[in-house]
Amino acid sequence: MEEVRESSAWVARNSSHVTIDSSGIEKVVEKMKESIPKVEWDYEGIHYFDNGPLTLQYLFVLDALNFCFWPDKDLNYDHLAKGLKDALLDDNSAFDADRLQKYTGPQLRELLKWPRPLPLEEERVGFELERSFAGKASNLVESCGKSAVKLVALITRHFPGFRDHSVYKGHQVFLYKRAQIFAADLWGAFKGQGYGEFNDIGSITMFADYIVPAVLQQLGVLKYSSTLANAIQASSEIGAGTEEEVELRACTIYAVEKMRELLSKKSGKQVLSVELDLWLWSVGVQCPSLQHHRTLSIYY
Ligand SMILES: Nc1nc2c(c(CN[C@H]3C=C[C@H](O)[C@@H]3O)cn2[C@@H]2O[C@H](COP(=O)(O)O)[C@@H](O)[C@H]2O)c(=O)[nH]1
Repeated sequence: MEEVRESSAWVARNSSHVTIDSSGIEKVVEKMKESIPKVEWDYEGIHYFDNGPLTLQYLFVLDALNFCFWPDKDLNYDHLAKGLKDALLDDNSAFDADRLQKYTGPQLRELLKWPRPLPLEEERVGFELERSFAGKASNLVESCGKSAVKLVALITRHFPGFRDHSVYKGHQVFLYKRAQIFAADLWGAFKGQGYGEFNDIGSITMFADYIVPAVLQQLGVLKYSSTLANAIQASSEIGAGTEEEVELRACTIYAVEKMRELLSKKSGKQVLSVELDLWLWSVGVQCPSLQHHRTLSIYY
């Protein structure tokens, strides 16, 4: 994921609204270095898992839909993960490719047993797995030869909804949140074995969502300009692709990379960005008062 690392670093160097406080990073790392908090994948017990290819189909559908829950204050990621799991337990052909192509927004809502329209509902239907992968997420994964980098490249090439990128001060910035989280979900679900074995899992960066930036700000790692801090505090919407939005996400990626480097150095152990991400995210979702930025986006 060199393009994600490099383009995020460029944003961090040229940033106008968000800064990374290296003393904040030092402090967090100092506290963590003795015992790096290990968060189990599926610690909430909300995901479908059967050790086979249907799990891949489930995770692919999950991460195709893993974005923008906040406009409905009662909706969150757990509803999606658990709703899709229950749908599959009810009917194990619910995610066959021919059916995936035909779901309408209201049908998806019904599948998840959600009583209201989902945010950006029509953006959540009609992706195509059939054409290139005979309808199976397992074919997609098997063709990557245990490389997470290849998997992300393949997904972003074939599925426009996963092409999470922006133009920032004239530069292309690649963030690839959902494509990377799919690789990480496989790795986590299969515990690094079988379908979850990747020789390059260390290449994956954190997944730039709207929870982790808010956690890093609380920890004193990210600092916002007063205008940006006020906008977040007031729950004002921050436009997709604006400087502020790209900086929030890219500086989060860069800051987690810096944390990982320092932590690996101080603890003498190889730390992965995905492990740091899962820990930071789990801290964030357990903090109901967390004020996060609000951007309507299909990417995260
Ligand atoms: N950086 C990062 N962002 C993540 C996740 C996950 C779920 N990962 C699962 C995988 C294994 C574990 O067992 C987790 O359950 C969701 N999100 C993002 O959070 C936001 C939703 O927030 P809220 O509305 O409060 O639920 C939304 O942007 C969503 O895309 C993660 O791991 N890392």
